[in-house]
Amino acid sequence: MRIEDVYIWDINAKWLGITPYQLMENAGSGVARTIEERFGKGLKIAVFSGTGNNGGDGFVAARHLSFENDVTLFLVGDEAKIRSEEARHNWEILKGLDFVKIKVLKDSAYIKSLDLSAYDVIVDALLGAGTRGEPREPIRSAIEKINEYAGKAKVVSIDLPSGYPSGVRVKADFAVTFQWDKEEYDGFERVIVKIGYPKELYHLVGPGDAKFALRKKGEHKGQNGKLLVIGGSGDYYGAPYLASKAASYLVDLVYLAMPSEPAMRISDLDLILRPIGGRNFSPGHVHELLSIAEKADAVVIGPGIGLTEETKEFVREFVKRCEKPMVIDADGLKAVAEDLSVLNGKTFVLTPHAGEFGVLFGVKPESLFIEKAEVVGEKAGEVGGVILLKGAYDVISDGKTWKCNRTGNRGMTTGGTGDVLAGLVGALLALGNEPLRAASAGAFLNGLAGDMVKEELGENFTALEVAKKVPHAVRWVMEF
Ligand SMILES: NC(=O)C1=CN([C@@H]2O[C@H](COP(=O)(O)OP(=O)(O)OC[C@H]3O[C@@H](n4cnc5c(N)ncnc54)[C@H](O)[C@@H]3O)[C@@H](O)[C@H]2O)[C@@H](O)CC1
Ligand SMILES: [K+]
Repeated sequence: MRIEDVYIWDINAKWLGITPYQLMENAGSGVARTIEERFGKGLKIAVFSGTGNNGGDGFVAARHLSFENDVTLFLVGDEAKIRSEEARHNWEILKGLDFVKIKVLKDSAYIKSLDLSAYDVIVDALLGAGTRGEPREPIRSAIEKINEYAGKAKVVSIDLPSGYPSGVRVKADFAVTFQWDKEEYDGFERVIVKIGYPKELYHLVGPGDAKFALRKKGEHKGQNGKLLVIGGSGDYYGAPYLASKAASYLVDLVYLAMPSEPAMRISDLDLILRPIGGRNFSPGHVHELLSIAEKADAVVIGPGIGLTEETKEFVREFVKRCEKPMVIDADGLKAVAEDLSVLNGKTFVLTPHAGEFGVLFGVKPESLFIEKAEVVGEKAGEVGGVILLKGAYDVISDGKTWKCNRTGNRGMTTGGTGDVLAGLVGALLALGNEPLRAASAGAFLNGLAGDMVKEELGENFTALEVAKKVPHAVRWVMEF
């Protein structure tokens, strides 16, 4: 488990209706329970809280411990800085209790003069996952004060030893950390308590995935992704246009490469058109397209590209030689289905619906959800990339783990929503996301945009309307 997963699962838990209050209550009570199990009851306990949510866990732990122990809560910092609703709520409760003694410590000199020799247990809730840089005063003095008693009193840190990962940190007997051990944590002993995250979080795609995938990287033009979309043939230009349009809301630049005939139908100032000679792509175009791909961060290939032999050959040759992360969609899937070895060593997302999945792998995904997840995972492992199987529930796998996206509605069976999806996944790859994350977040945003259109128009809408809702879906996610 990485810290970024915790961030994502937290948001997804909120989406499932699990409140920060519940999590904090479970965290604090888990700490209290662990202390009583290890050290017994009837103890004299000092809890040192900071003003963030780590401190909030300390407030809850103090309340639980006060039932059968003698507890003093030291708030290190200014009461006015307790900002989160849940930490403030628990602070107000503590202030109303007679059996918890409260001391507010703002002055470093005073902290240095404290005598803690009467305490059996010191709980360290000064700083947790929100720590930025070396501890500053007055927290720093509190850490040094606690360390004077290391080895004399039992020192239990909440989530991590305050100050970690800097060298100025609490010397804890152990830390009580929550639900999962985090890969980044190292060099201190950990006891893990569950705080009520449901198992669904392993598989559910939610706003957390999208929010994480959409975080901005740079303020300068071109730093937030450049995508190349390759598609279109004959008179067919709608599909690559939809993919490009949807992507243009997420990345700084979209190059749309299309045979010149269909390209003439498009006049959209948000896209950079790259017309290619002829009515459809053929192997002679590979070199030219690879050099455009050089300028992009990711590529979408396939929407509306057609199924003539020379085009299929073009797709395979391009995929084989392209070093950028790719989304392979629609007719592009049928082209690579004839020789899956072109995918070897590539970074890619395949976005088949059930029929295309059958063409690719010679098997129809089972209708039972869990079997579907299994077969998608198996095939993703075989091809060495990510597969996003579109359906009422989208199933996404990289061969190691699988995810399920539930946004979207029946109205999205209308033609072109798959192209919008391919564009979004491509854009999220161009933003630097891992393929599994890009595919998950893209599926979520596409479905959410579709749900927003349905809210307005009912179930009869078009894919262009879904594409144009993308910025609204993004705003909803970022504000969630
Ligand atoms: N789902 C979650 O996110 C949960 C979080 N929980 C707790 O919440 C903690 C994270 O809470 P927060 O994000 O509020 O962060 P913290 O409580 O770790 O710290 C944030 C506060 O510390 C200050 N600060 C940051 N770096 C500092 C430094 N170097 N010196 C002095 N002050 C500094 C900040 O200004 C801020 O006021 C976790 O460690 C965990 O204990 C638990 O309640 C369980 C659930
Ligand atoms: K801590």
